[in-house]
Amino acid sequence: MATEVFAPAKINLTLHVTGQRSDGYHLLDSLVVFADFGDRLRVTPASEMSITVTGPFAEGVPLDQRNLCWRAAELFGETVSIELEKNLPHAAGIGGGSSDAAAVISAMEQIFDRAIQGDPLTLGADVPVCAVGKAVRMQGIGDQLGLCHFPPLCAVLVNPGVLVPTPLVFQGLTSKENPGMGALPQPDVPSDVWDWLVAQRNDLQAPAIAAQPVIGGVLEGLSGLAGVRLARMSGSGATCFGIFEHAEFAKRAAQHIQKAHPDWWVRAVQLS
Ligand SMILES: C[C@@](CO)(OP(=O)(O)O)[C@H](O)COP(=O)(O)OP(=O)(O)OC[C@H]1O[C@@H](n2ccc(N)nc2=O)[C@H](O)[C@@H]1O
Ligand SMILES: Nc1ncnc2c1ncn2[C@@H]1O[C@H](COP(=O)(O)OP(=O)(O)O)[C@@H](O)[C@H]1O
Repeated sequence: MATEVFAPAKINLTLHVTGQRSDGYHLLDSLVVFADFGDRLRVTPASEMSITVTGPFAEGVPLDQRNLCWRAAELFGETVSIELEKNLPHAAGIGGGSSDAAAVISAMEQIFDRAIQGDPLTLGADVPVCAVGKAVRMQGIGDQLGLCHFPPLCAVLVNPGVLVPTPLVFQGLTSKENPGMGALPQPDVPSDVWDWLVAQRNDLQAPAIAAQPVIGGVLEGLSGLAGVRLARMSGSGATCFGIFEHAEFAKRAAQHIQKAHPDWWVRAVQLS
């Protein structure tokens, strides 16, 4: 029997790089939330592994072991057929592949009625956080996770369609030992977190802009729109997000940006 699962876009509201391990991986302090928009998957037990990909961003998604979904199933240790509806741009800083892998693990845990034995971190640093699927503080290289109390936020996601390879962006950091987030706020409503969020950073933003200057243009564009409280890049880019005072501002901002840039990927979403 097929099991359907949702793989939401992952957004790093903050991304502080606080150090580097001897194996080259960077230590992070990041507040991660998830959008109400993402990929959709159907996972069915099968005698051999297979994957089919449909949807607006199907092109270029690997159809073999290079696909994180496939590797997640192998780590789980059973064969399945995976149907992936790819709605998220890839290599975009919103964890598409990682969220898909976490969704496959969740589906297989339901289907085979057991927990995964292998370590999802071996699939990628972002897979454990994507398995949480709600507001979480991520530290270490992505292996230390603590649930957070954070209000839902109205946002617009914008991807200008340029690729920024994650290792290249990390290599472009001028400082690898930066301050972490400190104590998180204890908010009740979105307005309680706006000032705190503005005071935080994404340390990968500057090297990503250096690699792809259009990211700076996206952030400038978002910053000038009515009702915006914050514009920042997610992950290693190139997707940026704007946080808006309410959903109507976000909806109008999304329409405005899409009209000005028909070839960009733009979505008004709720983050939680
Ligand atoms: C930067 C982040 C922030 O959430 O997001 P994305 O931009 O990928 O969405 C993640 O840490 C990315 O996680 P993920 O994409 O799973 O990373 P991996 O496949 O494990 O590693 C890809 C490459 O990124 C670099 N890397 C990744 C994570 C980390 N903590 N330090 C690193 O230096 C390494 O160069 C590594 O070879
Ligand atoms: N299920 C998947 N969906 C998208 N890309 C995938 C998937 N599995 C593997 N990949 C590969 O991983 C790369 C990074 O994709 P993704 O996880 O979306 O980016 P990011 O790590 O920036 O959030 C892609 O270029 C693609 O070749």
